[in-house]
Amino acid sequence: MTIRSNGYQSGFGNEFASEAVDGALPQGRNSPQRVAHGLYAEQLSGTAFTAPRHANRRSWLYRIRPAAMHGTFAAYEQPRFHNDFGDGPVPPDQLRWSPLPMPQQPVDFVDGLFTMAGNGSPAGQHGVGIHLYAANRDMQGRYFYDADGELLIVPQQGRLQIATEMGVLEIEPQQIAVIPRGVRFTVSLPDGEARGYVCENFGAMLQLPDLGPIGSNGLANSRDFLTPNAAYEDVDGEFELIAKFQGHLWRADVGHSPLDVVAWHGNYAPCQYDLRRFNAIGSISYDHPDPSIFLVLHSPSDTPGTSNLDFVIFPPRWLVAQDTFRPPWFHRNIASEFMGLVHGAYDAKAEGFSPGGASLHNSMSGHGPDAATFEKASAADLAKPDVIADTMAFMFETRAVIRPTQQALQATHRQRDYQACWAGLKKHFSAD
Ligand SMILES: O=C(O)Cc1cc(O)ccc1O
Ligand SMILES: [Fe+2]
Repeated sequence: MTIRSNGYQSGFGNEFASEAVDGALPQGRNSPQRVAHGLYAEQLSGTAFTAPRHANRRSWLYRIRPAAMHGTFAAYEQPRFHNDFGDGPVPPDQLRWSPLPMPQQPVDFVDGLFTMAGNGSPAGQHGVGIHLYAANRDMQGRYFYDADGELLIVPQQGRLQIATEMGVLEIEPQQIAVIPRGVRFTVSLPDGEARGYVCENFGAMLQLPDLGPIGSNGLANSRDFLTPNAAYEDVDGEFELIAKFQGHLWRADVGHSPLDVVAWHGNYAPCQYDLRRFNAIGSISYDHPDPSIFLVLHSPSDTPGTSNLDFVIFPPRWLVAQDTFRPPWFHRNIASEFMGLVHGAYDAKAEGFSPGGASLHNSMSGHGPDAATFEKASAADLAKPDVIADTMAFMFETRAVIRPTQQALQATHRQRDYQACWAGLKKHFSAD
């Protein structure tokens, strides 16, 4: 890859402006009769033109060739990556998986995607696709965009170099990237192998939550989100453009690198965030609060307060609550919860939930601490704080039921004995 990072601009969803060549960015207008340096002007909109100003997202790109220049699309076979969540019965079982095995053959990021579950659809513009990836090869001479959804990428193993039209993101486990719908990119693996999670958001773009009584700071702070400065490559050759459109993959020839944006401005752009920057807020008196206090980003639905997608993390923190069962309680929720583990151990599960693994607890399916965690926390000395260190779990939580795919249900990495983790919970009741 010839394209190098030119550093970052800070802030979430700001009006950014960046040029990799002096004078490339038009001043005072978006579409001059002739753009400096012989560039083409192109608008990329991520919300309706008429969306209210606070929600309106678009950018102007100044590029060597317009995005329209490529060959005809033909179907591209990658049967493990799709949005076929089925319409048949969904088992209400609690489900859990071990990490997706690394491929035995050379596989790049796009070919390494494996769809686990999802809801809604790209056509309906609501819901999510939940995917894992395991890859051991750079994307070579190929570029990808997803017209169906915004991509929230959560690496678990190995760094990712994501060269996008608008500049380069470099992320490692415990960091995330958000790539807007339609933005073209290619992924390289500086460590040779990589594994992680991708949430494809078909609904409204991810945004920072309001803070309410928390005040003007806390949780994920806007300034910690980094958007790349413009960086481009000017190369001709026989390249491939892979598109995800309406649940399927397509490929077209393209005679030049689509990463040819020399300057851009606007508020529709990729970003990255380090989850270790999250300012966790919790109980300093009693009781374990709802996990909404750990909300990093959310995609709102049409119902106020009820998200299409909540991206929640469980970062290192102190637990000090008194007369309290400190780990997550037993519960059944209206929302559905897909969890992953990036690093360390999760405080509700003593065993079996390993980094790279996943669990799915659908609407109203009972779950909570496993038997070992329950016994330990019930007997814990609350005069001392517990420190939860070296951990990073996360949850993709959705208002709609998350439908596991057939390949996820049938996968060899599925833990078919998951429910046994609660079998050892003893009956302690006595009416005396
Ligand atoms: O199920 C889980 O482990 C996630 C979760 C954590 C928590 O602290 C409270 C509720 C909840 O769903
Ligand atoms: Fe839960």
